[in-house]
Amino acid sequence: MSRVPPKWPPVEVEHPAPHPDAPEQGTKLGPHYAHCFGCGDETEGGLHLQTECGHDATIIAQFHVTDAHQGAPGLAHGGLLACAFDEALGSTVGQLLRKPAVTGKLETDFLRPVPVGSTLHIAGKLDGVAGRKVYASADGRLDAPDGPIALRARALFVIVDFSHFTEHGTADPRDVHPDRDINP
Ligand SMILES: CCCCCCCCCCCCCC(=O)SCCNC(=O)CCNC(=O)[C@H](O)C(C)(C)COP(=O)(O)OP(=O)(O)OC[C@H]1O[C@@H](n2cnc3c(N)ncnc32)[C@H](O)[C@@H]1OP(=O)(O)O
Repeated sequence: MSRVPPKWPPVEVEHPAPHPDAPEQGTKLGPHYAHCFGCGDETEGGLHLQTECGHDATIIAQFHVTDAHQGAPGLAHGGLLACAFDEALGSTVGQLLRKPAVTGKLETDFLRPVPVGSTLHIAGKLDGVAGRKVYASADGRLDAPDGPIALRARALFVIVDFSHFTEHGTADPRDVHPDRDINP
């Protein structure tokens, strides 16, 4: 089976500079929402991703794989690994562009099994913007920032109005103001 991915990004893109208010390298980023399954600190059994701003406009996320994340005995569930990448890539887009966006498409290549007890080091970057479409990708390395690559992911995020979260979800419309026009 060929593992050569199709052209990425699939369309002509611009390469935007990070937003002036994007966090500086080394900044630890807390959860964007306490009940988020990916990063929230009030979700028992959630992924509890820890993110920080890396060098060269990257967002670095760490996912500690526990017994709660198993698919096969002793191995991480693939869907949860994809979820970790969704979260890390969403954070990459949101933190660097400071615009509300949702996942339109997520592709994940699983290259190595990820054992319980390991830590996945995910490095996300922006690959370009075309109108409301934002392309981002990430590598996930086992147990060290320079460890072997276990997963790769590519995603399309679509920039939305904040009303996406108030009309379709339960976000509080009072959260909408010029400094908070980002994902709830
Ligand atoms: C401090 C800062 C903190 C921030 C931290 C934040 C962290 C957040 C972390 C959270 C992480 C977790 C994140 C989550 O879990 S987000 C939750 C999971 N995602 C969703 O629920 C999204 C559901 N989908 C929708 O709501 C709509 O379909 C959207 C909004 C995506 C688009 O509907 P809309 O009617 O608005 O727009 P459109 O249909 O004209 O599309 C627009 C353009 O996009 C292109 N397109 C769309 N889909 C696809 C596709 N599949 N493949 C290829 N292309 C696609 C489309 O062709 C068009 O292109 P063009 O015609 O313009 O060329």
